[in-house]
Amino acid sequence: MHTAEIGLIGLGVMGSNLALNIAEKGHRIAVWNRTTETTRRFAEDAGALGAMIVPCDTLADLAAAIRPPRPIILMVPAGAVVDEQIRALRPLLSADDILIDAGNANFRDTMRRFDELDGSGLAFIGMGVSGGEDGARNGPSIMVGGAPSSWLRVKDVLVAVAAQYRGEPCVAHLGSDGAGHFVKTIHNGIEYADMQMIAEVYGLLRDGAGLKAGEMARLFQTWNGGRLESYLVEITASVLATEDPETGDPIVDVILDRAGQKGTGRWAAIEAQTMAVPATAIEAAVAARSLSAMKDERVAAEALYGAPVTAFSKANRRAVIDDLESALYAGKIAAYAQGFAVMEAASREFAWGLPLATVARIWRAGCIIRSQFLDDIARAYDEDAPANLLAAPRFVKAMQDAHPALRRTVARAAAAGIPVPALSAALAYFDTYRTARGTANLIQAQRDYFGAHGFERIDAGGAHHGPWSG
Ligand SMILES: NC(=O)C1=CN([C@@H]2O[C@H](COP(=O)(O)OP(=O)(O)OC[C@H]3O[C@@H](n4cnc5c(N)ncnc54)[C@H](OP(=O)(O)O)[C@@H]3O)[C@@H](O)[C@H]2O)C=CC1
Ligand SMILES: O=C(CO)[C@H](O)[C@H](O)COP(=O)(O)O
Repeated sequence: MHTAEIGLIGLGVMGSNLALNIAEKGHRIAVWNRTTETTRRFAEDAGALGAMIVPCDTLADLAAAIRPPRPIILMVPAGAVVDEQIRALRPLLSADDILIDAGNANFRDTMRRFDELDGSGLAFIGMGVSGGEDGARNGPSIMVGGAPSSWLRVKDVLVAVAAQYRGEPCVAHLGSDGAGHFVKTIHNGIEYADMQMIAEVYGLLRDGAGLKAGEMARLFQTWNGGRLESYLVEITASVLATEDPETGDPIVDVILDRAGQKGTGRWAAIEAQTMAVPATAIEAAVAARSLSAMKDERVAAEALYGAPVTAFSKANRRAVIDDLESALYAGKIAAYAQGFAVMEAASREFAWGLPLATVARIWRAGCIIRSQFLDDIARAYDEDAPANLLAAPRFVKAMQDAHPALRRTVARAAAAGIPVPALSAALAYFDTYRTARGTANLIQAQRDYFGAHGFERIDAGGAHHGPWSG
């Protein structure tokens, strides 16, 4: 009894790997899973690490196996399941035990759970974890939200299991209550935009330039050696180089073009809208997944309108392909600028004091959007604390160089009928952001015309009304 230092509930993809990671770092861990057979198999398959694992058949066994005060990680699907698990655990716990929700919770649920547990004596942590199966096993990026005292109690274990970037652990306490899950949500929103823009470039290469999967694989591999170096570009090269064992075709050619989504990207877009922060590349990426899911309608629409695509001319194929690298880079700068602007706004709204340079630092390794580029973002926030990444000196030069290629790419895509919603949104965001005299003067006039909403003048203070006659 009471031999384990920590507990974990939910031995699925993430939980099983995180438990092995924790055990490997020398922390004895008690585990429980709804399906008992999974717990048994997990312990049997753990090999030498089995000595550090206490498999439990019931939640009461789990509570009894952990030394109080108990830290218990929940790694189960977000939503009602987390509430059910908390409800089932509460009678088995004692004061000062810490529940750690490490799933992809909506931060608003996390805030509610903090309120519900307030005064119970139990501590709560909302913890974003990124890195997928491999990250959980070998070092994820970990975003912690909760009381500083709770963080200090679990810090050693989390530092031990987190990814490392040049010797620095990719884990940090980011703020109170929902801060960790909010940052994970925005991580996923950026992940959606990154993936969508890569997919759009793939579409331009496939349908515009007529490249085969193997040729594209080599291109992405080359790009991964430069400023686009990132896990997502690396796995794109690997995916494109992979053959389907059944047909011998590139596997990407036999996969249905209908993307799944579990909610975090949509939440990122919703929260951006709620705070009136433009996150158009993220929104476009979410919408693109939703449109991808409307397969039957798209098939019917193609029959109505004809296949949209005109291939690029062979004459300037090299220049077109070279532009794609810069276009992807420019789009990435705009998308990350949006994600970080959303976090900046949320930090003010919820008084989290989110350390944005630290967020960038803990995303440099372990997580799905890990990249060298995040080191540049960390430096930008360390050096300049910009209102927007597009205003940070180190990105101004990069964007000045890269946006013409993004513009040419979006123009070519539009002319060829190839959809590039996230790249277009990134370009429109950049162009709108850098336009000193926009067109909202007309919007203000229209609002005043139909609703007497008033407007400001460029040459006098105060509120004004127009001399409308209509
Ligand atoms: N997969 C990924 O790449 C990532 C996932 N996440 C998040 O981590 C969490 C876990 O994801 P993942 O490991 O992929 O999911 P899996 O589907 O692989 O595992 C889910 C786990 O939750 C358990 N579970 C499901 N329903 C219930 C229930 N009603 N009561 C008790 N236990 C239940 C399952 O038990 P049983 O064996 O009985 O079904 C299983 O252990 C999710 O919030 C996910 O969004 C976060 C980062 C990355
Ligand atoms: O959190 C993750 C990666 O960071 C999970 O893999 C998540 O499931 C990704 O979101 P979606 O399933 O909506 O693509």
